[in-house]
Amino acid sequence: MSALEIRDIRKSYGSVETLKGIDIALQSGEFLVLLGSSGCGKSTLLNIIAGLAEATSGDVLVGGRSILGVHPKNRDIAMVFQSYALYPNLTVHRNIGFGLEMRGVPADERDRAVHEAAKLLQIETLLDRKPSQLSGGQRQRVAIGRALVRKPQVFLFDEPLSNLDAKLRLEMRTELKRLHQMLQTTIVYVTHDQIEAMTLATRIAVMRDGRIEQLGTPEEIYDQPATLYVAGFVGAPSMNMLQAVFTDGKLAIADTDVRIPVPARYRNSARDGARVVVGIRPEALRVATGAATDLSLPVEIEVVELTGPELVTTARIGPQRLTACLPPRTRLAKSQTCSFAFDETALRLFDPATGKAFPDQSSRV
Ligand SMILES: Nc1ncnc2c1ncn2[C@@H]1O[C@H](COP(=O)(O)OP(=O)(O)OP(=O)(O)O)[C@@H](O)[C@H]1O
Repeated sequence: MSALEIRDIRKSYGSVETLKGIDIALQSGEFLVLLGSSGCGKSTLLNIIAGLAEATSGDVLVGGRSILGVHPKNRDIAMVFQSYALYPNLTVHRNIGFGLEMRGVPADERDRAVHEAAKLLQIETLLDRKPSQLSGGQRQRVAIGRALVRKPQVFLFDEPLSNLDAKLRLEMRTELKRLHQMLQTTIVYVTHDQIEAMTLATRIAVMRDGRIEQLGTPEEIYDQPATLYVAGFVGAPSMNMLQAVFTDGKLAIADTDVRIPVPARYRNSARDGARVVVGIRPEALRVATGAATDLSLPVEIEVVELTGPELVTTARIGPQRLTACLPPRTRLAKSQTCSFAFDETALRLFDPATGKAFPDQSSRV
């Protein structure tokens, strides 16, 4: 039985359909990240699970039981908001224990639960302070503590790190991962930050315009993007996408004389004359040393940027651009010509007409 099941959830505001049929089933202990750009419906879906918004149709089940008719307080779900939503005039101790206090949990039991959560979150020394005497990261820990003490079946997080500065965000990300590994709770987490999604999730649902574009493990989403949208959204710098045409069993890169072989696993998709988008991740490119081969692309270097761990290099192939993430000591200068080599397995082919990845036949061979 799924810990959380979302069945064909739809939501309309007036005549506008914001969620267009969402289906997800989560096993206990999964960390699902809802990833997508602003306005795609992530928060709406989270709010429906929490009971803060009503679905137009569909169902949500926790532990096999429908919860849509259940009051938010009784759903056995705890939500952590971006804004923390702490009570300013209560101490950290009372903020964390507030939900238990409201449910009439005796003071000594409450106290034990609060200390246990505070210890996990390393905020035991802050229990007598008020929220105004805390940093952003500490406030976020209190908000998480308040959710933890309720020991819910499902945790919901709505962009919990977006108010923190970059360094703290990284720290809290690691902290959340540690907590999840330790407690093995079921989590649904909303973000538009793809690094957060890649590092935290056991599965990612990439959302677009009220639909799930792809649902998969971080590795699947990164290595086998189902659509051009997912390929472009996940990864920074994003996947290179070269316009090309299937020509005599080759990929003819548009507006150049360059032809590269169609990888064997895509041969069944190659219809002579059809347009194709060739996807290749920047880190899959390297500067070719010997003579050019049919697994390399002749380029002219345009911009070279040293980020520290890598040299991010933008180059031109005909009128199109390619980005390569190269080792930092690579010697390259503007206007230099060279070849970027790659392995055949690094190529991903997409149909520009549908935006979908061509089927990869390697698994059927
Ligand atoms: N109460 C409402 N009335 C009308 N439209 C709404 C309401 N709430 C949300 N919407 C619309 O529904 C769409 C999805 O909103 P939602 O907040 O779920 O997106 P999101 O993916 O969480 O975006 P963000 O990352 O900006 O929070 C948006 O177009 C939004 O304008």
